[in-house]
Amino acid sequence: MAGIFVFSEDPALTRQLLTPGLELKRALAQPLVALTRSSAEAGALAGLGADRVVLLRGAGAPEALAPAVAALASAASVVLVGGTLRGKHLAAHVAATLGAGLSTDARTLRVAEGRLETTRILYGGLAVGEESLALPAVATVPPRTFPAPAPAGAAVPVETLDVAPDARVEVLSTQPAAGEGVDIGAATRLVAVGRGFNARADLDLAVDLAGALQAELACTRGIAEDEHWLPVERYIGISGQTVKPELYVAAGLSGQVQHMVGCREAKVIVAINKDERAPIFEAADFGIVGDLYTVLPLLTAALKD
Ligand SMILES: Cc1cc2nc3c(=O)[nH]c(=O)nc-3n(C[C@H](O)[C@H](O)[C@H](O)COP(=O)(O)OP(=O)(O)OC[C@H]3O[C@@H](n4cnc5c(N)ncnc54)[C@H](O)[C@@H]3O)c2cc1C
Repeated sequence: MAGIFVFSEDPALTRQLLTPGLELKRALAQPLVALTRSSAEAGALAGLGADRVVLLRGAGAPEALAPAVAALASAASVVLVGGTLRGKHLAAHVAATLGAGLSTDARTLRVAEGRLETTRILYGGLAVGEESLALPAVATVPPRTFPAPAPAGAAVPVETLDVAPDARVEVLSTQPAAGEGVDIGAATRLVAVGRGFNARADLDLAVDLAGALQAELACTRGIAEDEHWLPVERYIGISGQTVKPELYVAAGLSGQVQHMVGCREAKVIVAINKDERAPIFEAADFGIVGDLYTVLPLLTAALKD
């Protein structure tokens, strides 16, 4: 059937995809179909404005669902896929099967004159690229680009489709990834630390501030990958996490573009840096030029008062 299809292996991201999906549904006057592999999520999706919800039931990696997604969406106008690593593999497979163009990391999407037009951030945030694809088109959308839509009307019934596993791949075992399992992306307040800290133990200054703010701790790549002072799931940037918190306190980090691309959409950025020419001050809403070893304890004490 013709329509706009959305899929992600990440349930939260599937809900977010419904927001641009609903816009495209209005523009194209075609049904919106949500595909999910989460039975818990299928019910929630059914009440968010989709015309059909299909639960794909099958074992194996999410990308093994690509043939099933491509078959369901064989007459689609637009397929939106959550822009995770696995989602991008799946999107490429679906686009190749449909003979469709693929736009990755779309930040905005609209249909004009029978084409899908998207914008995406290029060169670590230094430029915005525009892409125009003939329909049918496939696009991946990064996590947290859109909020999930509000509940809309009566829930549609959930259909179930059993998907045969990929016979070429045998899953021998699965284990939880090592790490803290912290979801930085869900935090509304973050205190981010950079190489301005001289020693791992000094991060306690940021931990104290984060405690006073009820914030999570985040960091630059060097702190996670070079120093190994914090786990990699806490680093922000082009090769790390993308976040959209209400508050981003950046302490002792320079604000290089590769970092800022991951936090540029924070509502309020507060920077603490001893170098008044540090690039972070160009992005900051509030800046304190000063030594973090002096400023952080003062801020923490003031917040605790
Ligand atoms: C392909 C590529 C991908 C990358 N991806 C990422 C990424 O995803 N995320 C990321 O973070 N980086 C990434 N980087 C690295 C990035 O370019 C920067 O090098 C990095 O973000 C800088 O980290 P930093 O701010 O901690 O350190 P620095 O740039 O060294 O900055 C330290 C800052 O601390 C300040 N400072 C020092 N002492 C004090 C003090 N006592 N009080 C207050 N301020 C002080 C200094 O003035 C300086 O501004 C990438 C680089 C490349 C090439």
